[in-house]
Amino acid sequence: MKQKLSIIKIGGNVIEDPDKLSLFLSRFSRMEGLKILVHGGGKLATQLATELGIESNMIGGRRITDAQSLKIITMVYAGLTNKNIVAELQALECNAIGLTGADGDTIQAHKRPVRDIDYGFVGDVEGINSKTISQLLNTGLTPVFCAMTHNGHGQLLNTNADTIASELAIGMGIDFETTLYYCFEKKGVLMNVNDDDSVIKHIDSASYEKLLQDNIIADGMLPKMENCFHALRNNVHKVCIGDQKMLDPNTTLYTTLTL
Ligand SMILES: Nc1ncnc2c1ncn2[C@@H]1O[C@H](COP(=O)(O)OP(=O)(O)O)[C@@H](O)[C@H]1O
Ligand SMILES: CC(=O)N[C@@H](CCC(=O)OP(=O)(O)O)C(=O)O
Repeated sequence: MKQKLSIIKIGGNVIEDPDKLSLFLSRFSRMEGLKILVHGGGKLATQLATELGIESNMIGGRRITDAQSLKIITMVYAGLTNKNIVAELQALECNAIGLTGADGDTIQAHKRPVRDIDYGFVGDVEGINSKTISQLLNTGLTPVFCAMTHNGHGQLLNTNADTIASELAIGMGIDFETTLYYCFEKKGVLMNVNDDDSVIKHIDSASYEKLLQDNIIADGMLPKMENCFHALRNNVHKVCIGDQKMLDPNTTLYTTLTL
């Protein structure tokens, strides 16, 4: 039987708020078993870019990443955000190691080809180095990935954190039974985005189509759900969306997805 591995992606609104982040990290550190954390930090990058007089341009939830933006996101994602998270986890006695996809060649990607839009230095994931990541896990380390990959030719690439999480869950799924958790500020996928208590407890492919038709799913939830179903179609054992309480063993109010 395969060993269990949890991959948890933490959303931007949790990272932004130091109290929420601390609460999340203490929950994460208490989680039993092997685990990997993935974080973005898009909001903080946009904020810093504005302060530096650099405009941020997003299309379909993806950042158009020119050379200037790449410098900022490298400093924010791989630097400030990643290292603060790792330091807080160390204080919680979780032996975390912060990584971009370039570290240990853990996540290879290629620059997204230019079709209608040139996204700049944005990477589409090609492969996960499951052997190296397994070695880290087996030595008792907890990998903390930021939203950056590399192309193997010296170029760092900005890669959406939801996508990194689903690709990690898929890639690690060869050797482990992987569960993917998308942890954000709401209790789950909501029937009414303004009503926090309207959590849809279970979504399958058929009900997903209906939710799309009825415009219940919008904005950042659209690519998140695409990542969920992509993961389920590629042998990820379980996918859940909810707030940080979802990581507590006794919580049942969150969204579970199946094919
Ligand atoms: N049906 C829905 N249920 C929950 N959130 C939704 C829904 N439709 C749209 N959203 C929006 O999607 C956002 C989550 O996407 P995003 O901001 O990309 O997540 P993250 O915080 O993980 O980066 C929510 O903050 C919410 O505004
Ligand atoms: C290519 C691309 O758009 N990358 C994202 C990576 C950060 C991210 O995914 O952050 P959240 O999860 O907090 O949204 C960006 O730069 O905004």
